[in-house]
Amino acid sequence: MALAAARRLLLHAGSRLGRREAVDGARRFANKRVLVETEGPAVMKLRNPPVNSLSLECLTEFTISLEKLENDKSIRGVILTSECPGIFSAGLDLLEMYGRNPAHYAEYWKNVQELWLRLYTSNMILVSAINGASPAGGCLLALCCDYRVMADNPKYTIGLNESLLGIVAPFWFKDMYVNTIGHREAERALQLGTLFSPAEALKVGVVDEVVPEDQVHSKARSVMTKWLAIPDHSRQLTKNMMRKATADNLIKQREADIQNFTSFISKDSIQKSLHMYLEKLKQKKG
Ligand SMILES: CCCCCCCCCCCCC/C=C/C(=O)SCCNC(=O)CCNC(=O)[C@H](O)C(C)(C)COP(=O)(O)OP(=O)(O)OC[C@H]1O[C@@H](n2cnc3c(N)ncnc32)[C@H](O)[C@@H]1OP(=O)(O)O
Repeated sequence: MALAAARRLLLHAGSRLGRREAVDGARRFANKRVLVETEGPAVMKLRNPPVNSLSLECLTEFTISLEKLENDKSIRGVILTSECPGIFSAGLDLLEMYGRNPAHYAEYWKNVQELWLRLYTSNMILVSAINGASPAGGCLLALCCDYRVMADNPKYTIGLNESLLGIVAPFWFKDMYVNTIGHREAERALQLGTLFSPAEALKVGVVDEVVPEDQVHSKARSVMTKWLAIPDHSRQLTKNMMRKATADNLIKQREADIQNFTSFISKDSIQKSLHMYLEKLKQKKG
């Protein structure tokens, strides 16, 4: 209930802000964690420092921004990128999955599902400009896009690394991975929790193109121009044909998936694994 109210408030605030900036001629709208520019090809920038983790608030703002763009018939495509230097997204927020209660886990997972379904089945053309590290849920965001351009920086890695955290990628993460890189590569990468360098990601098909870091945005724009030249109705029907079965697979068992997540993440052994992983992240600094 509280979240629904927050969502209504954010939507309202978002549209007020959008109107005000449009009057200023700025053609953009923003909430705290997501900035959307609609001048030229629309660009959605995640800005949830330090690492663009997908907290509940961030997921909510992301979903609302996407909804606003979907409702604007003049917007046919969106470039998804990050404002945090060196990080595309660190994925799901570990602090939403650690040390909370089952009701919180259920609420969080519902919102993860919601964002995924919206992104994966969007009628808009989605191009990701991957300008930093993109593990797990970060990779998931990129995989939802129709085309992925990644910056050529060996420090940036991408992949579904859940198994390294002692957790398991849910079936719909797995399905999308299989759809993108094929069964054998997905099976190996999921078990090993592989984080691919840009060159490896290109080779295996996790990304479509790797370009010098200073060209990642211009390349994403030129890709968008090419895709915008395709008639919307035929491209959308084709996209739907390719993705519907995967999305439907989750839609028909959303509640069960929430229950599975909640009971899995609540287990002592899983909480212990997450604790150890968080400690490892802390120690890396020291
Ligand atoms: C029968 C089977 C049943 C199965 C049922 C299945 C049910 C489903 C199971 C659960 C599925 C969950 C799916 C999970 C998906 C995810 O996305 S999990 C998140 C995975 N993410 C990561 O592993 C990334 C971890 N982070 C990093 O590797 C690095 O932080 C970085 C992104 C490469 C950036 O490095 P750097 O710039 O050096 O920054 P840091 O110093 O490491 O980090 C800064 C602070 O940010 C904190 N942080 C980092 N990542 C996260 C995160 N994902 N969530 C929350 N917080 C994060 C980090 O701890 C630092 O914090 P401080 O120390 O407080 O500053």
